[in-house]
Amino acid sequence: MAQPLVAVSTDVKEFENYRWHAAPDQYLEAAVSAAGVLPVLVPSFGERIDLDSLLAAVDGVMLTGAKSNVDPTLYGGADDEKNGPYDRQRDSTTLPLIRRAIERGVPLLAICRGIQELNVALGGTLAAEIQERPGTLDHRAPESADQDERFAIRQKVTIRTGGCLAGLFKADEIQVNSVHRQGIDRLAPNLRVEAVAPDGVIEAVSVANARAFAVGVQWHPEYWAKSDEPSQRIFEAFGEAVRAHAAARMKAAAA
Ligand SMILES: N[C@@H](CCC(=O)NCCCC(=O)O)C(=O)O
Repeated sequence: MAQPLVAVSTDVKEFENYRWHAAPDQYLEAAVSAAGVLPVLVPSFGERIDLDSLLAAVDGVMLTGAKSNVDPTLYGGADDEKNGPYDRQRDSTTLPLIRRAIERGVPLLAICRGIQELNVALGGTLAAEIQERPGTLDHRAPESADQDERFAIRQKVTIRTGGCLAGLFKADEIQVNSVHRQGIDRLAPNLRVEAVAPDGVIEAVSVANARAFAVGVQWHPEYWAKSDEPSQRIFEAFGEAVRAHAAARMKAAAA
């Protein structure tokens, strides 16, 4: 099979006197090396994107992490700059993209900011600065200029027995990295919890009754996808779903 295409979200950033629609290399590298797919960046052009044309041309969607937070006004929150930075162009692209991909049965892997977008897109809410809540662990990265240190695997998560992730790992507890200060507050109606942290923070979800792989993780499997087995398994499972979607699409086209 030719290398199937996966649409990847982009962050809008200004630097070197330009405005960029960009995605970090770690996600793209994991897509190619661990999932065996070709990532295709989707500019954050919001409603100017014909989602059906895009989703007819790809066999998966991957939402990356980002320092920016989802605009709180999208889930009934206050437009408070203290919980920024925001990336409203990305929000205007990813939230409708998520809903349409799920409707069309296009496999979806949502990472960190991506799981938060997934929850908001389907009607849930987010909590800001969760480390300030009594009893909540600090889920932020350690202060460091070294990305390997920031994305170090250091937190236990418990996998839901019988869930869609349970079959991926050889244990019901895995170790993950953690680089976030927001978290799922009210879970969207059509999402199922697939993993939780020791403090109860939701660490993974799946879309109930999804037509294809539709998973969000709060941690970063892309970062150690070449060396950490649970990370590898998530990308392998996503790649398998993408290839199954591609085969079905080609069969339908040939019919
Ligand atoms: N901004 C959200 C989502 C966190 C996220 O996607 N982190 C990715 C890496 C960001 C970094 O390098 O600091 C939140 O903080 O919850």
